[in-house]
Amino acid sequence: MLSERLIDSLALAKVQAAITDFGTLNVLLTLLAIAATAVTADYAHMLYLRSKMPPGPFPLPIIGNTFLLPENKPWIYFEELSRKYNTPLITFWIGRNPTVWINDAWCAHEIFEKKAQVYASRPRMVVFGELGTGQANLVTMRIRSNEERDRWRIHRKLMHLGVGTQTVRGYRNIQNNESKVVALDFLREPTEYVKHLERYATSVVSIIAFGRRVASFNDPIITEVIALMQLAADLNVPGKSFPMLLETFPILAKFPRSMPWFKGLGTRGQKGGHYFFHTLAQEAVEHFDQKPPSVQAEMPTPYVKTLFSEAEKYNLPTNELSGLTGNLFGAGSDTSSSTLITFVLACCAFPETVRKAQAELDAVIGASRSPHWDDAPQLPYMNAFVKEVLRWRSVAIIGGQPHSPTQDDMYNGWLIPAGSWVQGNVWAIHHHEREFPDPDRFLPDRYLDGNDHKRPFPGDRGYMTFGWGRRVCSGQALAEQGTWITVARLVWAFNITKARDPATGAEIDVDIFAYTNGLNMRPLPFPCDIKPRSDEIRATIIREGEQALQDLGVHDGESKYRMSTFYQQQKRKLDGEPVLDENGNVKIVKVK
Ligand code: HEM
Repeated sequence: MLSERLIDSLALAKVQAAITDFGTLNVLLTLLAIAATAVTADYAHMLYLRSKMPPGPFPLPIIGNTFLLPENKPWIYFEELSRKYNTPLITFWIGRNPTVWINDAWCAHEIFEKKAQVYASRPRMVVFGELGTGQANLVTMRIRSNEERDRWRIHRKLMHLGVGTQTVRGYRNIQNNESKVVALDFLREPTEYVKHLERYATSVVSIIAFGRRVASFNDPIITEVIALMQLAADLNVPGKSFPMLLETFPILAKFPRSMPWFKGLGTRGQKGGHYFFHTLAQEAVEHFDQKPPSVQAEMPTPYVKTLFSEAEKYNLPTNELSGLTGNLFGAGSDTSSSTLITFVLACCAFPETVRKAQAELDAVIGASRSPHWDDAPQLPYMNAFVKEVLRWRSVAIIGGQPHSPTQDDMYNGWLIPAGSWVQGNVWAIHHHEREFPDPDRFLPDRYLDGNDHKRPFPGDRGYMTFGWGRRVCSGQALAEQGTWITVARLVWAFNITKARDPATGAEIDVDIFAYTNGLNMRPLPFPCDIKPRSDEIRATIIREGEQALQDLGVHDGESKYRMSTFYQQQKRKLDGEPVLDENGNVKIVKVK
């Protein structure tokens, strides 16, 4: 140590002496010349890449096109650029980073699906990846070597064990019962519809992952996890704000956290080796093991228990285990509840489609029971309705995380360099007049076979809401299954309409464009009227809802951990925690 310091001091002294000999002005001029050469070389490289890559606005040195970014919803701007350049994909320079935006379904299919192997990686992401969970979490995992590819495959496989297409059929009872409870909650407290939907989505993934039901919308796990996800989603939207500087100059991430460019990052990357979801998982396994065998037999084995039993085989360290379990909450609760809030908005704005769906439900189901998945083959309009909910205002509006090619790739003669950010602009894809004429209109007919409004679309689902290729959403089957049952049940049960002004009785209009700005978007708060469709339906909602509460009782339980205090208890110094304000926006508050 001492010898190192001595050498450092000698070196410093030599540099000082050299500066004195050479003259301060000369040193400054030399430094300036070196900097100018570096910037020129870097800019020449940018322009060279620009000449090969898909078209886009002309970048400036260092800052690229960042100054052109709008304050809000850049996906709309990228859609406009695609129209302006008349190309399915464009290049937009965020600082020195060329990002490719795919604005067309067929192009997305060609690139992400047909070349899935090449586009299976994520790019280097400083804010969301390296300052977050990085290589320990499937969502941000990069593939730069065979070892990384093997590790990523193990994580996909382990997610599949929990929420794969076959496995999720075993969760139907949970989703069915929880959605019956949503109907009961809508009946009893209709103005709190957002909170009921958040409770539903969080409870489903909590039961699956931890075997614990979330019984109240005041359970902190809901507000904390959803707030955290919304913060993460906000950070992930390309913008001019400080944290995005880190993507251009990753070296800035090495500076102390007090530097201004960390503003707005909350406590990302400062967890000091303590993992909330891992602790929650250990607690859940203990709780499950303490239950009598007769109760255990009534529950699906909590996913965390499966993971712990696989941990040794796959050499799973604490942080990876934490990531895998946390993903169910992180990736599954805000997305699923936001989709259902969009459904409520669609009901208010397009009542004629709800009436059609209700006519079909009345003919097939009647009022003495609510719909079930087994009814789906007899409910073509309802099936189309749910698909349109997923298309109309897709929650993951820029397709979640960017993909990245593991080698240089060519599309239509344009270069997409290895390692670049390639993002599917789901907004533009689902707004293309060619596939979805009059795209802002909520129109289930688009998904009805033989209907005039139906257009060709790549793939068999008719939407790209869950991403693509090897990185397609791991929870897609669970989310589609849950969205179907909840939407079908609520359409069957209620008239969900625009609220009326209590003074004048006039309808209060809803704005179908009033959405949040995060990468997971949801409607801004709006009032609506929720009333059961008949007395008989009301009685069925109550009967089924109360039975569901009884059946779900086996999952009741308390956790002694709270995310907002967890890291405090681990004696880490944190600046604050993200919470939602009254408008549903994320703000950071001091933890007492
Ligand atoms: C409506 C609900 C949901 C939507 C719209 C949605 C959408 C997405 C999208 C667009 C991606 C990125 C795909 C890509 O990169 O191409 C993604 C990834 C992911 N989702 Fe979902 N998701 C939903 C629900 C869920 C649920 C319920 C879970 C878990 C139970 C989940 C777990 C994941 C995971 C683990 C990934 C990362 C996959 C990877 O990087 O390999 N999602 N999701």
